[in-house]
Amino acid sequence: MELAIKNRIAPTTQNFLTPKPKVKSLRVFSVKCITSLSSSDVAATGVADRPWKTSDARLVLEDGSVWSAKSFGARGTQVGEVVFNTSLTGYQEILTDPSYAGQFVLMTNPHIGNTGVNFDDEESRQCFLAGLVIRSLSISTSNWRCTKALGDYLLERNLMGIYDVDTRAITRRLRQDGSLIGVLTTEESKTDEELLEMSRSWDIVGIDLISGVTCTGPYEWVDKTDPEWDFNCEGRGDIYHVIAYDFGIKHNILRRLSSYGCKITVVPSNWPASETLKMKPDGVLFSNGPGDPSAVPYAVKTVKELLGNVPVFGICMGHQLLGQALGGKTFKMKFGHHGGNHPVRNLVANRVEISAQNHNYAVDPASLPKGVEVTHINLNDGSCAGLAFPALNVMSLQYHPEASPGPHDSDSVFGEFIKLMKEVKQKASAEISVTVKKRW
Ligand SMILES: NC(=O)CC[C@H](N)C(=O)O
Repeated sequence: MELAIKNRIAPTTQNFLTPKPKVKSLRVFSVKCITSLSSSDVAATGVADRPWKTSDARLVLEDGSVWSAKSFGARGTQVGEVVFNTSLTGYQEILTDPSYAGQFVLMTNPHIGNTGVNFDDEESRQCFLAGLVIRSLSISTSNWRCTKALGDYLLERNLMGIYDVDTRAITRRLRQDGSLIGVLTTEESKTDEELLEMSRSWDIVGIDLISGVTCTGPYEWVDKTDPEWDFNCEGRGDIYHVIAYDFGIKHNILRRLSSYGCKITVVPSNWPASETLKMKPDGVLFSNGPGDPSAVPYAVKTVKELLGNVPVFGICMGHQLLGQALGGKTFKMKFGHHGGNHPVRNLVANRVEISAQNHNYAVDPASLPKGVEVTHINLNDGSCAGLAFPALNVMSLQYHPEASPGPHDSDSVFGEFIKLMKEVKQKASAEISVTVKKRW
């Protein structure tokens, strides 16, 4: 099965903090594997035929390194940006997070696949990422929720995966040199040089990836967090209508809002602000989403048009769009933040929260106008992790309070959004009653 090479565009280094090294020669890294008992390449699942499967895939990075690997899932050739994720668990939620569109996710946890996949952990309708890179694929699956092996799941979704790769070495390279574009292939006919050329003539910067993952039309969302697993249940009661812009929204954002008492209408990324205002929502959520936030001016325009008219909450891509709408700039980080163990200082509550993160871009706080407050700081690198502009009822986080996967330390921010909507609503009805009294 051949996978199409997506978005072949001229390379650009826009937004890179450090120039990417361009190494002319190819270097081949192969992992020692037990030699083949049968040279025929059997099932692509990578489970049934282990440990006798031999290397049948290559990952070629744009820095000229070639990594020999074993494939599981779909076969073919795929290009993407390689990012490493430090989460210990939750690979299914990571695979279904639409913010990974166009990227290969390399898991630093060496053992993946042991819990299989299940019905509950889907974070969107599809897998949008380019592929999965892991060190070791579990030879068995064991979990009470498991319905399928990881390899079968990838195959079903036409998604490439490789294992028996030195993920530590690649991670060190990404940390040192910054994110790298790579090409993954199972096709023997393609030479290393061809794949290198392919990786160097593709880039993820400047491309609107949101339009490929957003929903096609508005819909109502009703699912809540399973009551057996729910937490932070205090003080819920009033119903607030929230319009959620789907820039690649994760289901758990919707579940958490719903559990906190919101009636939710999800709208596509190009939904006009005027239509949103006609629906008279109590609040608007701008979701997470893939790619370069400066490549979607239409979304920034929508955010701008809504500012000041309704309380708004931005998560990740939503935070970056808000940053731009407020007059700030976003930039590409060296290798981003991807994982469930990022310490964040919440400057409002004066506490440290361990958070789930997945982003390659960030808002430059120095570019923001007066009145915009930095409310959260990533303690690993001091980057901006949250904003507020009280004058316009704006709040945002650069990371994922809904977790899935990840810690729940920041879940209470959904309660803060409810509080903001409540305050604005009460103020508005107090103003109306004053006006009515005056008229009488
Ligand atoms: N999770 C997200 O919303 C990611 C935001 C943006 N695409 C980035 O990589 O920075």
